[in-house]
Amino acid sequence: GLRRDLMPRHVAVIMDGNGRWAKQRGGAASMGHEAGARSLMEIVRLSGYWGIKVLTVFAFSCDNWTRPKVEVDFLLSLFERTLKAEMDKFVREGVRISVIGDSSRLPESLQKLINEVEETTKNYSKLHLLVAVSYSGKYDVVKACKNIARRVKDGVIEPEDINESLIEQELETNCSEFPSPDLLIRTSGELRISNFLLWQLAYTELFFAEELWPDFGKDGLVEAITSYQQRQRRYGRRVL
Ligand SMILES: CC(C)CCOP(=O)(O)OP(=O)(O)O
Ligand SMILES: [Mg+2]
Repeated sequence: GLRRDLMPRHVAVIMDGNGRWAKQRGGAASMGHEAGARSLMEIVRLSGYWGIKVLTVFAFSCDNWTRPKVEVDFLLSLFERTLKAEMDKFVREGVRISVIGDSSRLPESLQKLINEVEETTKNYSKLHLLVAVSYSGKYDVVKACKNIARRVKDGVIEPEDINESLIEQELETNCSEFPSPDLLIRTSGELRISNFLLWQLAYTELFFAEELWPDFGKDGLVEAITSYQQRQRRYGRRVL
C-alpha cells in the first residue's frame, strides 16, 4: 500500500487522452473534456486526502490555441463552469487555487473569475492546486528572462547576481511552497513533455500511464505513486 511518509509533496499531471476517449464512444471532444473535468476533481480529492501538498495540472497549453475555435471556446467555458461549480468544495476543503499561464489571452469573464478564486483561496493550506492555462514551459522561461533583463537594465541587479534561485523567483510556479514536482504523471501513453513545466522538472520522477485521462482515477494514481515510492532519487550523486 501507499506509504504516507513517502508521499510526493508536489505531483504534476499532463492530462491527456480526452479526445481519444470521446472518439471511442462516438462523441465529440467536448464529451471527453467533460469527463476529464470529473477525473480532475477525483484526483484533487485523493491528493488532498493522501496529504499531497501541491498538484499542478496542464489544463490548456499555449499550443492548444491552434485547436478548432469550437473546441477552444468549449474548453474555456468548461474552465469557467467548473471553477464556479467546485468553488464551494474548494472553500470547504481548504484547497488553494492558482492559475499559471498567459491569462491575457483568456476571456475577460474568466480572468475576473480566476482573480476572485485566487484571492478567496490564497490562504488555504490543505492542497495547493496550480492549473496551467494558456501556459508553456518556454513561455514561463522567456517571461522570467525578460523580467530579469529589465532589472539588470534598471540597475536593480548585476548579471553576476543571476543564479538558479533568482530565476526560480521569476517563474510562475514561484507561488508554490514546493515549486519542483517530485512526480510527473502523463496519461494516454504519450511519452513526451509537450512544453509543460521545463525548468521545474529537472529532477522530477516521470510516470507514463496508459489510461486515457477520463479513465485515470484512484487505481491509476495508486500505481503512479507506488512506482514513485519504489524509486531511489540520486540527483546526479554516486550512491554506494
Ligand atoms: C486540453 C487538454 C486537457 C486535453 C487533453 O486531451 P486531448 O484533447 O489532447 O486528447 P487527445 O490527445 O486524445 O486528442
Ligand atoms: Mg492530446
